[in-house]
Amino acid sequence: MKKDISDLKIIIPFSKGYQYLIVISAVATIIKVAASFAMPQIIRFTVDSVIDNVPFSFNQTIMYFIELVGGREGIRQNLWISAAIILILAVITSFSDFIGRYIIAKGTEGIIKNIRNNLYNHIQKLPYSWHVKNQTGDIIQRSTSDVDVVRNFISTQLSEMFRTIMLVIISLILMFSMNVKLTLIVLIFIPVVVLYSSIFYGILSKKFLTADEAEGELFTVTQENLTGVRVVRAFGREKYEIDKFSEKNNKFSELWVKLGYQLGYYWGIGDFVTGSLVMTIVIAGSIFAVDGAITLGEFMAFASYTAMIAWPLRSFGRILGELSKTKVSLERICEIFREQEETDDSDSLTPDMNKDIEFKNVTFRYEGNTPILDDLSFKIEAGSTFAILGGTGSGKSTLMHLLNRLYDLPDGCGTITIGGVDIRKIKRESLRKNIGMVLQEPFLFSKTIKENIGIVDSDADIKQIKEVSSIAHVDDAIENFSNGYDTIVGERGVTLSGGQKQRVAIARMLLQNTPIMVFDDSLSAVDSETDAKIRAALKNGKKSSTVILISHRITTLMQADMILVLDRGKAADIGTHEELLRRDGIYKNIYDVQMNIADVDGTVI
Ligand SMILES: Nc1ncnc2c1ncn2[C@@H]1O[C@H](COP(=O)(O)OP(=O)(O)OP(=O)(O)O)[C@@H](O)[C@H]1O
Repeated sequence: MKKDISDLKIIIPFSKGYQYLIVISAVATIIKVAASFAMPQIIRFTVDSVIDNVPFSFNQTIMYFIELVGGREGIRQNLWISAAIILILAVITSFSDFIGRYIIAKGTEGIIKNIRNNLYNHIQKLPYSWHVKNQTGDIIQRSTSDVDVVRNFISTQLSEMFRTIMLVIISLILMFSMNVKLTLIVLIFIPVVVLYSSIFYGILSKKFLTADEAEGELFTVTQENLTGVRVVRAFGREKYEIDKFSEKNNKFSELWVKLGYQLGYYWGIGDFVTGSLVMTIVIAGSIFAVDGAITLGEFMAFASYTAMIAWPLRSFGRILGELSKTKVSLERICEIFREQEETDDSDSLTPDMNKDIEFKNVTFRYEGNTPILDDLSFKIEAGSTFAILGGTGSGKSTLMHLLNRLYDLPDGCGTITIGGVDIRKIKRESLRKNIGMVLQEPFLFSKTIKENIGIVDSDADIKQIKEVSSIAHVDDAIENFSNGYDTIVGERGVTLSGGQKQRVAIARMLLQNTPIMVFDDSLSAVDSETDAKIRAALKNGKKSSTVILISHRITTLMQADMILVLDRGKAADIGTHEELLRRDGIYKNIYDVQMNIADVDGTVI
């Protein structure tokens, strides 16, 4: 959608509606800096012109107020006036600091919320092929940690950067107005301090990156171990896993100890450099003051300003380092935004799907050169049960990916039509809503079973949910759970057995009641008897739907109206069960093998 977006510019479109908050925060920062800089001027005035006798050098308005309180003598008798002005300035500083921080936090959260929402919406609309190519962990990291880096930059570093620039500009103006030579000494130190902190922070940020990567490795080891807990236990790999974790954990701790050492080194030298700046100003200022080049009050003000800019200057390198870190994170976010969303042509159709499906000369390859499907042609009659039998990797699921438009057939690679309409002309949403799919490893959400089934139809009541569960032969099992249909399915559905999960997914598809239903190896975890019952119930209950059955098990598909035998992407044969048996080809071989095994142990595989 936002194809041309690049790094820092990404913030601009998302800050719409929040820019005024950034401006208010900037104004508050200026007020804060101005008020904090005014304080040393009051001290200077008090020391030079109230306690001592240096002539006033103010404009008429200020002189009017000074005269109002009795001039130099009046203030001398009432020194609390200077104290009160300093107090007022301190209150202004604190209040503007509060407003600045609060407002920038509000603005930042608004911008970040916008980025997150848009990113999530965009990811939802990206093609399936993009999701297959990218690792889930990486996408999550970009949508959370990287967005957090940006948030931290806007809310903290950006305002600190602005504050530091303001501090330096205002202090230099005030210092120049007091003494040019002393200001030039400060000016020599500024690039030294900024350069030192930039170089050191550059070195440190590489170490931070290594520590981040080590944390990622630790995270991966933990995640893999927890996800594969059953395999770990089954193979007695606990000790190996503990050792692996311990090794990564040690590496991570050592890196942080080293970082702590280097940080201490950095801050220590930094303190020395900035301390040297203050010391130089104190020495030079004292000499100038003794020589009468500056007054005592000016000397005090100089020393204050130098101390005030020393710390922010030292942090400036860190801010620059954070800026480059933020640019990296923004680029990672932009990479996602630059991906093209799936879009439909404005004239795309929403035709009736209760029609014949036809694959004509379909040839398809993923990214490699080997065709996964090779010049396939067959027809699935509306309302019929069509089965696809084929070995592992023969392209059965790929056929369904194409039917569902998870991948589009490139031009010149054949066509897939429903009721004569090329599916590339059909609106994706309409197509997918009309094709119900149950996969071999169905995904269930961490919700109740009722919600998992009802997710396809928000109007469905419990009666309808029970009805479809009964057809899918999972009703009894659900009723046996202590909370029945309100049982919450654990993470990735671990509280249900593989077969139960498949049956819940079948119930979900039945409730969706689509004109086309696909069972992609989704009866594999169901025993043969239940498999037969489900198919019988389907045949009786859902006569109008076109059913596509994909299976390795001949008993699952032998009653289909038509069976396609797929062999390495080619149609090896097509016909009814009886026809295929008579032809004595691949189908007959598989049948013989499966039936012989069935004879041996009394069941069919
Ligand atoms: N997204 C993808 N990118 C690249 N290659 C893929 C992709 N999906 C599948 N393949 C490859 O395409 C071939 C066919 O895969 P497909 O999943 O269609 O086979 P299948 O017949 O359904 O296999 P199975 O019965 O084992 O599920 C395989 O060699 C597989 O490695």
